[in-house]
Amino acid sequence: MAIDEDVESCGSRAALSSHAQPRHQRQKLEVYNEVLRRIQQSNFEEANLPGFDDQLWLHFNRLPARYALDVNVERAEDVLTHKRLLQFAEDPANQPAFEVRTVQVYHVGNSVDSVHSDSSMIEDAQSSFNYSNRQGIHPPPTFGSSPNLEAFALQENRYHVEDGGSAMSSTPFFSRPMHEITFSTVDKPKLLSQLTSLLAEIGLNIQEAHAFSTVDGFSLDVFVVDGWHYEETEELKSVLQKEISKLKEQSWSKQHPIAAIGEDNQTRNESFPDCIEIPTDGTDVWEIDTRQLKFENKVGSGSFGDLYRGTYCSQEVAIKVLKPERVNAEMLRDFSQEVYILRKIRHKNVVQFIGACTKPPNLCIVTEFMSRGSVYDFLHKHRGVFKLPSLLKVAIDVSKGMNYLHQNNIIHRDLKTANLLMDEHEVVKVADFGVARVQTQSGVMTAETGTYRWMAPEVIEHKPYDHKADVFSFGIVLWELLTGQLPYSSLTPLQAAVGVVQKALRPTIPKTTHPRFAELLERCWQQDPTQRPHFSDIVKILQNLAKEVGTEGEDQRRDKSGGFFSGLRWGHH
Ligand SMILES: Nc1ncnc2c1ncn2[C@@H]1O[C@H](COP(=O)(O)OP(=O)(O)OP(=O)(O)O)[C@@H](O)[C@H]1O
Repeated sequence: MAIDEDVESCGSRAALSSHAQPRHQRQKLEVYNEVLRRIQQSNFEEANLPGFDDQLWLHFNRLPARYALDVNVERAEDVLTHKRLLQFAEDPANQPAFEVRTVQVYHVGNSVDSVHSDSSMIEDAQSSFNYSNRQGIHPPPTFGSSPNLEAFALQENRYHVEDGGSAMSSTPFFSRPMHEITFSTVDKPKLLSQLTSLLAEIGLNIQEAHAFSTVDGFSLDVFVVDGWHYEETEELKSVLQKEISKLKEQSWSKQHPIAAIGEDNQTRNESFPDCIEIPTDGTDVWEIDTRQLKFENKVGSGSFGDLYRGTYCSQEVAIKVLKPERVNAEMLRDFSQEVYILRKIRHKNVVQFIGACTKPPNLCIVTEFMSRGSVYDFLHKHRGVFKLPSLLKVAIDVSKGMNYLHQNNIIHRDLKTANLLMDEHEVVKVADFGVARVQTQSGVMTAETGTYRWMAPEVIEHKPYDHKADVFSFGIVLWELLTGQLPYSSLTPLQAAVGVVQKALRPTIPKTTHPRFAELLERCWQQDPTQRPHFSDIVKILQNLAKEVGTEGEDQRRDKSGGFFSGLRWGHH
């Protein structure tokens, strides 16, 4: 039977005893047997649990073969500690799990140098390098037989040691207490550098390090350190615990950037991922169960269906129900396109999508309810008028919403005052994505949409167009806000369209208009789309103008009772 070095099961122990197995496999079995014997002899409670020997064998097999080869069998209880730590670390709340103990570290050395360099160093020159014969104050490190320790000893001292154990036995040995810290956590890139910097942070010097990864993604890292008084093990434990909690908090803040504002970036640990993975249960969070919707009054009708006021989970909502007779393959495609766009949209100046019912023929789109109705109704049904400061506030709201849509490659294509809605706080938001489309990469869009009076010439002419078509429409909206009139009111929509395309017809700007506002209108409705400004520029121009004409701060406006439309009834609901 072929046995994988690190994953063979408990049942493989018999097979391993065969001499046909590789040497390190046999050694692993020998170490396991010796550790088990010592644990049983020492009467450790765990050893009496049923199946303990199998679990211990599993422990050896979770770890690479060198773990068994390096571990000091005289320190069988350390193997139990490793097993316990690995188990403890399975709960993320305990990561990293750690253990600290004092160890007696032996090394060859110049007695004068050594004693003088550290007063805690205890000369032990009489003892041999065999741990069992030595009467050190503390037990040796778990991986005391490691070649690293010997190399460390050789490097530290000027004695020339010719040949391993025999030469060393005649060499003076010195010992001193240090701490052994063992960590266990989920294995991840840069974990070692994270742990070593944690140890350095609290002033410890690493004298030895042993790192192991388990086959199931955990780590076991053992450090022998100095730099902390050997009698103060409990203090070291609590400082380590504090440092670990600090690291965890920083990791949490990094994953929750809002909480991280104001933190010193340099104290963050580099090894955390750039972006956390959000778990998904595979359901579409925006799918609304129709049974949860309560319909109230009908607010209006559009070309694709009726709009109702209603509630969804006690929240006031607008429910656009698509007419079943209008549901066909093309309409379903448009509908899914609309949901595709809406679900990603989140901006204060864009009507908030809440969810959709997508089970034909019951198709509906649920959005926040805009209690104060449309700007169109305000101007043309209620004969409302905007003074310049409030006009600028509405214009800034709309241009911010449009800027957001364009930043997300969305062209509205039907921007007009009927699609600008106001909520109870007098915030104006862009609505009705019934015909909005994600811009194709080529930028070519051919479908005829919108209403002629607000439509850019290139759209009327069925030419390819881009986001600048919305800027043209916005220019017409600004004029409408300024004058309170319907654009080209003396013309039919078709006559207006012909005039716009063939005669570069534009609404007449009143002579009394603020010159910079008039200039903005003209730039927005330029025949050549490339000459029209971007919404990001429009926002700035309008904000500067608002400052100049002494517009109240936006927040003040929200708080004012009656708002800036006082004296006029706003809304139709
Ligand atoms: N979220 C909303 N909250 C409140 N009223 C809304 C909301 N959305 C639309 N309305 C109002 O409901 C009515 C119908 O709107 P709808 O978007 O269905 O059609 P339309 O925009 O008038 O026409 P079309 O869809 O053909 O362009 C309009 O009076 C509009 O102002």
